[in-house]
Amino acid sequence: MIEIDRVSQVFRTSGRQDHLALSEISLTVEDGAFVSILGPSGCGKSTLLYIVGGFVSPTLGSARMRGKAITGPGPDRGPVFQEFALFPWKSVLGNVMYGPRQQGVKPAEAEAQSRALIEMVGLKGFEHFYPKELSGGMKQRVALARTLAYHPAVLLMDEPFGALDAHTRTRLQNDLLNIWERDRKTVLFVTHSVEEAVFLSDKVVVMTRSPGRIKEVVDIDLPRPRRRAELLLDPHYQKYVVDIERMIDDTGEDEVHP
Ligand SMILES: Nc1ncnc2c1ncn2[C@@H]1O[C@H](COP(=O)(O)OP(=O)(O)OP(=O)(O)O)[C@@H](O)[C@H]1O
Repeated sequence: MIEIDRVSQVFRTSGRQDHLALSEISLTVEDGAFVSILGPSGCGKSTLLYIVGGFVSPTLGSARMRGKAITGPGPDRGPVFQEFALFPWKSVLGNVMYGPRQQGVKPAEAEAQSRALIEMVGLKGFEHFYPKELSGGMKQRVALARTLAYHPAVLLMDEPFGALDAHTRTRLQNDLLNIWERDRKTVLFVTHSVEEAVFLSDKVVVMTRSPGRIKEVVDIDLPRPRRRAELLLDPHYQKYVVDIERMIDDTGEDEVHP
């Protein structure tokens, strides 16, 4: 589905030197796979997601989707980023309906689809609330429903649950997994949480410190459907978490140049 081929990214900065954020990243993401990206702060995880989203074009190398070069954003790749805030002037329903309406879906049909998605993300009854009337977790649910509403083949999720309390985060992880197990969309998911990555993913990509390189790609060979309470007691799950934590601790000296 996605091929990232020797991608390097250099940023112009206001300091003296250009900054090498990503160095020679190659990664293949198969159709329907759930792939998480983990690594120290500043290693280029978001940049990589932005490149796949088409919001940043790589300095060197290429990113392709279904064999076609990614040259800009497109409805086949749905971002669920903190920066892409909800429209504050639209209700939950209005936010979710926006994509299908833009795609030319008739209002009644767009509304029916959107209501179903709102129910799916657990917000039935909140259709006419506005973003400022929702909690952080609820806004994240709306953001997910809004992205799902235009049926992207790939979901790009940049720390979508990072700002949430532990309880809400766990609930949203479970919900995302249920939705994913139903839909099997391709997901690229950036997180700082090793447990979250192992719980959700088929593959975990561990990156090195800046400049970001791929240190290791770990196949998470745990059966699905996954149930959190069972996994937490599963020694295989625990071993993945410990091994990956060790890999991250061991990502080498900080090579960030001023
Ligand atoms: N637009 C930009 N201009 C200049 N430098 C940038 C830009 N975007 C990112 N960088 C630099 O690229 C590096 C990677 O940033 P990025 O946000 O991708 O890291 P990250 O791994 O997602 O970090 P975190 O885990 O802290 O969110 C950082 O050193 C950052 O300063």
